[in-house]
Amino acid sequence: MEIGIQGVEGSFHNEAASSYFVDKEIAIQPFHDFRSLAKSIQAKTMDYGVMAIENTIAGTILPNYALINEYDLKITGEIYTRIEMNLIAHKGKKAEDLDQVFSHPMALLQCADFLANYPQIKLSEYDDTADSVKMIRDKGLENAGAIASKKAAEIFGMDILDSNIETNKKNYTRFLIIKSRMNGHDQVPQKASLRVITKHDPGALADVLLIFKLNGINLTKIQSMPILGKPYQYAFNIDVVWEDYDNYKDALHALSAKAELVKVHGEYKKGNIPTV
Ligand SMILES: O=C(O)C(=O)C[C@]1(C(=O)O)C=C[C@@H](O)C=C1
Repeated sequence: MEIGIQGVEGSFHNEAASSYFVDKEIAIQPFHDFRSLAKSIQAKTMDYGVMAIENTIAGTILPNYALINEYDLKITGEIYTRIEMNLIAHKGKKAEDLDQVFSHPMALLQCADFLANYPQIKLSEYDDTADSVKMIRDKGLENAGAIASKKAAEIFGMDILDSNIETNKKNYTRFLIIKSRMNGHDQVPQKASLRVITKHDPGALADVLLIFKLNGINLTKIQSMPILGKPYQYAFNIDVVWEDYDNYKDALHALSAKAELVKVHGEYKKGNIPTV
């Protein structure tokens, strides 16, 4: 199976893809950015894609919600991984020697507190964490550093100057497994990702939430997103979990009658949230 990811070997997407498809034979295809990954999934060039959607320090990757909607991607699963960040540079360097640090924007955000100790360092966004390590190595940027995984430092033969530099140790990223169409269910799904547009009436969102409450459905996330071409109007991306799939089906039925739009992006097996 071909799995598209954003990033090269040593990136966190690579790790998430390898862990999720651990018992499958896979070939991982790197993409430079999330849009080209989304396009390729829609065009069915890849069997699956893996796409980060939120991090417990840096927050939600809002543009990825927009891409899921724009390319009408289906969500077939999720995986949560612990993210450990390291400051990486050429051998013999210390953090005090660096004048620039490259990494993925989400990684820079996760290390903001650490980086604030080095005001002389210019922060520069790069495609992905591991590729930023490769880039400073290949270009011989002696006074530059990169933020990435331990594995990325090993792969590209660079030094780790400081490890676990994320602002909080409970640093997890949730990745979605995406596809161009829904898979048939080989087991009863436990979670769904929906896009809901309510009527523009007083209490319309409360009515939607009441449907979930009355059917014993638990929300794990609600994210408002602007509707393109309708300034100051919003769609809600809602993730829900349940004990009984029939309750979810009933809620979905009631929701379709109440809301202006209900789109199911995916019904899938809930990922395990790591505790360390
Ligand atoms: O650059 C990487 O290594 C990635 O896999 C990207 C990414 C992200 O998109 O959030 C993945 C996990 C971490 O939160 C940091 C960066």
